[in-house]
Amino acid sequence: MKDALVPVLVVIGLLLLAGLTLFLVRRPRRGALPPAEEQRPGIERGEKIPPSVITAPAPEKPAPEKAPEKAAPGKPAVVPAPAPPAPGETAPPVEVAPPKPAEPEIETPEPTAGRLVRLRARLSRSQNVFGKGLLGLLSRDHLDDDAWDEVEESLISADVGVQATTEIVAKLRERTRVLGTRTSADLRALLTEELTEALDPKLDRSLHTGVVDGKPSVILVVGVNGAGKTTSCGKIARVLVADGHTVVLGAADTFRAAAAEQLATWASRVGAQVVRGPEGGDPAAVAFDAVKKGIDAGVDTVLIDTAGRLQNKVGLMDELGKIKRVVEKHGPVSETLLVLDATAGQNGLSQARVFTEVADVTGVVLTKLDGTAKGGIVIAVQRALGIPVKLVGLGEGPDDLAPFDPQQFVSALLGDE
Ligand SMILES: Nc1nc2c(ncn2[C@@H]2O[C@H](COP(=O)(O)OP(=O)(O)OP(=O)(O)O)[C@@H](O)[C@H]2O)c(=O)[nH]1
Repeated sequence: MKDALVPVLVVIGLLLLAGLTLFLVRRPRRGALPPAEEQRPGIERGEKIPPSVITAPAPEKPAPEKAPEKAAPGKPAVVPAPAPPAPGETAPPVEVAPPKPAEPEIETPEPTAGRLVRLRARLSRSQNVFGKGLLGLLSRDHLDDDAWDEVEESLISADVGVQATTEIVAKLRERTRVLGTRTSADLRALLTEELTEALDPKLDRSLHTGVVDGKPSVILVVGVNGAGKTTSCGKIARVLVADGHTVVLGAADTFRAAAAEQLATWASRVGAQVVRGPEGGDPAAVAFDAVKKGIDAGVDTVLIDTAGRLQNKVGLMDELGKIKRVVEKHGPVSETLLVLDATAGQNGLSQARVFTEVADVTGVVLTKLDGTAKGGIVIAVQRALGIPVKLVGLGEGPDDLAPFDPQQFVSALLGDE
């Protein structure tokens, strides 16, 4: 009996050995590369991708399925251990699910109120000219013609512009004469009033957002190359979300390869959707699709980034007109924001004038004010264009874009008391 069992045990042993060998051979190697080309559902291999592809869809809740335990970031997901094989069966290969790409965390942008106050230190370069420089000059015991010339020079070198400077100096001269005694508090108050007045505090600086006639408002963002349009679009989206709006972004800068990607990243951070097209595609088509997406998704604002263009390039300027016309098939453009680089100073002004002629600009976003000592450019821009500065860029951080407020700005320029 015992002897009869020996061959049976040997056979069972051999079978188990064969099963184990098979399992080891078939087990996938760690780090194996994925197939060379992944096919997108609904798109044949080699087929052209449709003109506009929606990315970063609004985070829809996935249907609750018996999901494997969530993996720690960067680690493979843990899958339940399979049931042990029945005797004689080959053990199935153990599969380890590849780590899921971490979903971008949706951020809560900082409230917009008080941003300019928070960022006032970023104006330190301009503070040297206005606060230390001008207040120092005005507090001299004797304000003769030479001293007033110096005041004038300071304002012009801070890009305030000749006409505005002449007016400001004339008023300061008159008021200091009438005032007689001049304490530093008096002078600060005088300068504050005159600079604030030069910034025309009564202008409407609100962004034209919200649903109009059942459709989202449309904001076009335009400007020359490198002024900070794409970055500002991302930051404006955060401003809008912080103020309780819902946004779709349109990546109509199909010229610069990285712009759409950049915009998609900004959008995903606040859970907004982006409509983008193929590189070199028709920007007007993307803008049209973005507004359509905005209507379908029921958001209240559609923000469209456009390619940087030089004011002397007729074709590019015509393209801007086309984008506007095509978008207006859905309804009027509510706002056209011109992005201007503050460090370009007076040069930027001549470029800006051409944009205002072509694009019916309703507001200015003045970027990179943190990088210049010429904070007076805000006064010059408004004077030259007759258009309010609505937002100012004061750094590269996501919430370093502040709604512009003349009183807060002047107080920041003059520095701490
Ligand atoms: N310091 C500072 N940098 C800024 C500010 N706004 C934008 N930038 C930087 O300016 C650079 C250009 O910004 P983009 O948004 O790419 O400019 P763009 O106008 O879209 O560029 P094009 O698509 O080439 O026309 C980036 O490095 C931004 O981080 C700002 O307010 N302060």
